[in-house]
Amino acid sequence: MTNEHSLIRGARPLGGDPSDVRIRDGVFVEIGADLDAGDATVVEARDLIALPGLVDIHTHLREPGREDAETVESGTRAAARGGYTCVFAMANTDPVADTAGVVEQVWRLGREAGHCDVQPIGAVTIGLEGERLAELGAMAESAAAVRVFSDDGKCVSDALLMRRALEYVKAFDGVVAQHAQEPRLTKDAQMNEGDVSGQLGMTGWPAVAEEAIIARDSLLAAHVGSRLHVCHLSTRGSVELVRSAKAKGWNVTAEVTPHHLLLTDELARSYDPIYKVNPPLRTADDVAAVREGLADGTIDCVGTDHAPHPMEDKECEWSAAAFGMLGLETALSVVQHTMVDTGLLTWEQVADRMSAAPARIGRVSVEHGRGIVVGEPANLTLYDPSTTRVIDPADTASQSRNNPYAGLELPGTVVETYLRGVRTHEHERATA
Ligand SMILES: NC(=O)N[C@@H](CC(=O)O)C(=O)O
Ligand SMILES: [Zn+2]
Ligand SMILES: [Zn+2]
Repeated sequence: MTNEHSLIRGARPLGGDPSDVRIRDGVFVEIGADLDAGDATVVEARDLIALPGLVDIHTHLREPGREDAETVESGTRAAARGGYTCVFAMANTDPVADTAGVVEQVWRLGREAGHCDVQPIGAVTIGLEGERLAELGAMAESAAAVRVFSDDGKCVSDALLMRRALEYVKAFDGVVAQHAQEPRLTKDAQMNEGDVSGQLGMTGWPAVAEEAIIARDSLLAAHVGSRLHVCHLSTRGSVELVRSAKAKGWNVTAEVTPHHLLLTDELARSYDPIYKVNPPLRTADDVAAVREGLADGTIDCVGTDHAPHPMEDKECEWSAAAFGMLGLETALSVVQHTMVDTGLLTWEQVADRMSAAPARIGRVSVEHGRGIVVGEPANLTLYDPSTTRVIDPADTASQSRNNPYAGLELPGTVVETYLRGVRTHEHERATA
């Protein structure tokens, strides 16, 4: 499997002229013009962009426990289709990934499936209950080598526990990824608090519920000299808080989801729970702010928050529906549409925000996020930005269909994905 020899012809490597890329034994071995094919499998890639394999810092794979919604196998196949070669799997499974045993199980399932690397995230507290710290050290020392810890889905709202977690992860250069949501300010909340929630009579979710936790945790991280990562940041005020934390030199990083780069709370007027998500879709002004934040580097990376849910948890009235939407197979298209086609990011910067930065934050930089560089593992995504497609929720590898972009026209196609030189996804190409 590893002694394969491929020659990618004429792709646009970032920041340079189109060239050929030779992959042998799972590694990039040569980059240059008109390379000799020899016994290589030749891949015609003219007009395609060669991106380093994408890394998702925030994926819900649902296994163990909710295999009806997603499995490690189906979720990682969706990831490969989206151009990803590594995903960080969130801990809110059943059982919760709060022990070395569970994180090793998820890690092993990822290896067995072989579609993309799975880097398990460990829970911060036992059972995500927010009361006692989980065995962070044991998860860090396990075969899964956990470096990211999160109670995502829930906020670590107890300030003392959050402080302890931040202190604890320093021992192994870990990071606490916080789902920033002050629970007392969001009790029964259904959507963003603002004009639209007022008109619809739905309980609102104020921006301050997110911002208060980000402010508190940035201060805590600075106080104990640790690393904080903010999950799915969604408001203008949150961007400003992270910007000022970075200006002070604090170790605070942040992600934004594709859906918060594109969709707004106006969609709640449809009462279609496909648009129900945590944190909620915000206003057009917030969308503008998170785009600016991702462009100027205040927001370090894109995290999909791919959150599969079975039909029955979405096809019901809004208040009863589950929070969350799919993201892996549409992320690159949404980023092209919102950030590249608008002139806010170059493709080099997309490679940073969707590969290098998340790999660095999650500390997997040896295998992932190092770019298309001779000597590095051949993790590669070939992307055609010139196509458009109307999004069809049935066209997916995911077990779920909760796709908020259904019927929307979006640009781009992930043509092929390679993990250590092995092709993990191939889009059917019209024969020229
Ligand atoms: N984003 C969501 O709306 N839902 C996530 C949990 C989370 O990311 O907070 C889920 O697990 O379904
Ligand atoms: Zn969350
Ligand atoms: Zn999540």
